[in-house]
Amino acid sequence: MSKAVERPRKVTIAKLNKMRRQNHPITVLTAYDYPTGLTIEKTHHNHLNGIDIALVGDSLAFTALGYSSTSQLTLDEMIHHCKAVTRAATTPFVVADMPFGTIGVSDEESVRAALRLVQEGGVDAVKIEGGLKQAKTIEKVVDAGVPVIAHAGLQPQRATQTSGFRVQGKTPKSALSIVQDVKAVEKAGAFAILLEAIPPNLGKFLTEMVQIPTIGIGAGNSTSGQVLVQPDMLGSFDAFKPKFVREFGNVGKVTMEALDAYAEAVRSREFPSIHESYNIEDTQWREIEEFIRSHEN
Ligand SMILES: Nc1nc(=O)c2c([nH]1)NC[C@@H]1CN(c3ccc(C(=O)N[C@@H](CCC(=O)O)C(=O)O)cc3)CN21
Ligand SMILES: CC(C)C(=O)C(=O)O
Ligand SMILES: [Mg+2]
Repeated sequence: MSKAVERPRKVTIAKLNKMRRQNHPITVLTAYDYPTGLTIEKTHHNHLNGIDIALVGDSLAFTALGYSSTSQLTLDEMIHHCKAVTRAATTPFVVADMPFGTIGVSDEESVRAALRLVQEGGVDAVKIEGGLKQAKTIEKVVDAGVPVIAHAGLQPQRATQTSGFRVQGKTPKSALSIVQDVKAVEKAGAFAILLEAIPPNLGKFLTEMVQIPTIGIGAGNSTSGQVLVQPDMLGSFDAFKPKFVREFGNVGKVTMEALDAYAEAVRSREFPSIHESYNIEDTQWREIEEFIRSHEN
């Protein structure tokens, strides 16, 4: 008897909470389009434990669109990318960054933007950079039915205000303000918290302080999970390199070698070979050529 092929089960918030409770690290990578969504989807088909969350990060401003800042990315552009990712990534939990400008004008605008990301973009949840000051907005978005991951520590959308991408929580005052941010967003109903660029001790302290999963990037190895930017860990983005990036492969090098080899093969007429061509017998070609010539003019 043949057994139906089992499709991997869609990742849920309940599963993520269970992973935190059982101390099984949660895996997160960014995805920006159909192919990068598909690589994450395929991790579920190739083995039992795939990448749990696909994050459509506003880092796509750099990695997919070539902007010089995430502040340039619009909500419409973000939705366009979410649509592509969610066509491919049907098993992981998919989260979209709320782009710069969708938080801070009014809660009504934030809720509308979050709903568009869900209804048009097809994502499961949104991520909001902020803490104490954004807690009320987070609460409104959650009340509207959209799950929220809060993002504390280094907040890249504030890079201009903070004069660059700076490690956070290195002084008692800075660490305390992150503690207060994390407490506020948990109380506001965030289902998880992303912690970026803080000392590992503080990452551990915050993880033990809350009841919800923490996802770290440059926050040490005690958080409930880890996230990296997919092109960073693939070695295919090299405009800048934060300390927390590990290259698990060098796709950038492999890609450039392939492009150079293609150009060389074309120039030397070694490509395409006979095996890459739609061949016919010489006799058949003579017949065709004779026919064409007799019908010319
Ligand atoms: N490709 C990419 N990877 C990312 O991780 C990323 C993005 N883009 N875009 C949005 C934000 C920006 N991020 C960044 C960017 C740079 C640093 C960085 O260079 N940090 C310094 C710390 C400097 C200090 O000591 O304060 C470092 O050396 O790591 C950190 C986070 C994280 N995010
Ligand atoms: C770096 C991660 C956490 C992010 O927010 C992004 O990719 O935009
Ligand atoms: Mg982001």
